[in-house]
Amino acid sequence: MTKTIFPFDSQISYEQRKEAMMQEPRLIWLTGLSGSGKSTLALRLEHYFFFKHFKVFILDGDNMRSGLCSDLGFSEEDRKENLRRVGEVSKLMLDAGLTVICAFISPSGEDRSAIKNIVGEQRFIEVYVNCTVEVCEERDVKGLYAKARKGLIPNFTGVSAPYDPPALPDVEVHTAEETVEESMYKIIKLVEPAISLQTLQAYYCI
Ligand SMILES: Nc1ncnc2c1ncn2[C@@H]1O[C@H](COP(=O)(O)OS(=O)(=O)O)[C@@H](OP(=O)(O)O)[C@H]1O
Ligand SMILES: Nc1ncnc2c1ncn2[C@@H]1O[C@H](COP(=O)(O)OP(=O)(O)O)[C@@H](O)[C@H]1O
Repeated sequence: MTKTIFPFDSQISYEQRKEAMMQEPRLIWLTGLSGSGKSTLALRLEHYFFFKHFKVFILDGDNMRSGLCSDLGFSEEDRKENLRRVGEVSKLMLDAGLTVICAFISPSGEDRSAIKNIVGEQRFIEVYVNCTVEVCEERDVKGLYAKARKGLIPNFTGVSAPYDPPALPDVEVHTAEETVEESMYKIIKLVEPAISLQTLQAYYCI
């Protein structure tokens, strides 16, 4: 095949970018059922890191699917393509030096591994937002479970489509048993090992 694509390297090295941004770029990947707590944790983590002077940005399922991925649905192939695009966008953001927080159901272990390969294993932090489908359904934050049970939403994760839990996540939070701050603490600890739960609770004046 004739070569027609010629990617170029920037004159600014990755090391120079990290130094300028004063941080180690990382992707915090939140995976879990709808209603498990991904968006809540992503927003609270972004707020925490932003005011700690991290250069941080969120990518979230509903937002990506309103723009870059608006042509995709929820079949296995469409979810794979959705997550491939998110992986590639995350890679660019990491290469630019950002801390990226992603909140996607990402139900397939194979698709999550593919993202880890795209961005590089050492930059990928997998967070399993663990919550039973019963509790998620009781929460029914967006009223989607009720619609899915009535058969109005096909391929709904946890109801009519599978969720394959991570076997070895970097951290697992149990949102039915923990407060939001307790779950946040477990995640922040991977980035800031010196943080204590008391410090975090004091930060929120709890
Ligand atoms: N069939 C079906 N299954 C699951 N979720 C559905 C579905 N249809 C729409 N929604 C809404 O889409 C949000 C999940 O999009 P994601 O991009 O995170 O999904 S995936 O990672 O590609 O599986 C999800 O957001 P969260 O509730 O925040 O998880 C829903 O609002
Ligand atoms: N420890 C926790 N972490 C995150 N969310 C929690 C926690 N405990 C209770 N919740 C509640 O669970 C719900 C999760 O909803 P949401 O964040 O929209 O889920 P998702 O983005 O996974 O669909 C929110 O109402 C949130 O307040």
